[in-house]
Amino acid sequence: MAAIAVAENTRVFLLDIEGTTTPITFVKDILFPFIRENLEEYLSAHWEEDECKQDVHLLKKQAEEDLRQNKAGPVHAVDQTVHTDEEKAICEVVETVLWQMDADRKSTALKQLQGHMWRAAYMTGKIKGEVYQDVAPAVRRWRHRGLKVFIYSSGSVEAQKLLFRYSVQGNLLDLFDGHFDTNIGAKVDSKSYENIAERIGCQPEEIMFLTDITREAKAAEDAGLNVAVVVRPGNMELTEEERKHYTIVTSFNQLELSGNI
Ligand SMILES: CSCCC(=O)C(=O)COP(=O)(O)O
Ligand SMILES: [Mg+2]
Repeated sequence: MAAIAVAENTRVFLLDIEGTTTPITFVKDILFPFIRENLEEYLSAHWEEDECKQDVHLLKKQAEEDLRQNKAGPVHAVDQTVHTDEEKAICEVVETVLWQMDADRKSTALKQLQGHMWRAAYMTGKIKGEVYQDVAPAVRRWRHRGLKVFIYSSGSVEAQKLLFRYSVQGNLLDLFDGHFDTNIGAKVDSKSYENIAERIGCQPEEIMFLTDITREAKAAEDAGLNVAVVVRPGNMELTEEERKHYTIVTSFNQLELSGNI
């Protein structure tokens, strides 16, 4: 495993979750199926609560925006078993959510609802967040050397915190100085990385961003951040060109801080 020198001016690590700190299989095989299996029951049980009303409101706004932008949306199949207006409304929300999930949309509306649904599952121990073994020791080393470490994921900040708070390795929340989600902007938009640098109070080139997705790496690079693409088992294959262009890491242990940091 070759060591990779981190730029001397680095003050901050910014970490993606899915495919970087956490196996993609945890998200695809545990978190997302949980939503699909419990969606209708969850909406029926929480429909009258303010939090659920806000989630539904955001999802409706997103669906209207998609319509304005001519994006395909769910085709409403008439479910013959539903009778009341509430049942019909729930049916429509279920369709919207499942359609967004099929397309792996990273909309703030979808991610907010998912975070709320996972809360009880984490708190009751039904789900435990998976984190690669090399992550916590490396982050502790970096922080010991005075660097700050932030998370930037499409998952809502609440969902991020649940994953690390209720992880298989115990409560890892204290590893991080803060969290960003799509409220700061989409991960494929370079402006989001400028916003993050501004919010943290550092220059873009003082941030090292680690992600498995090259579109995100490119957006961060365009904003002036240093980036490395993380290759973990099951991550998307990189092209020859991407392999040549990006610094590749398979473990956080490869990242070596210079003596000057
Ligand atoms: C951290 S919550 C679950 C993951 C999730 O919903 C997601 O979209 C992951 O996106 P990432 O930006 O971490 O690749
Ligand atoms: Mg990712």
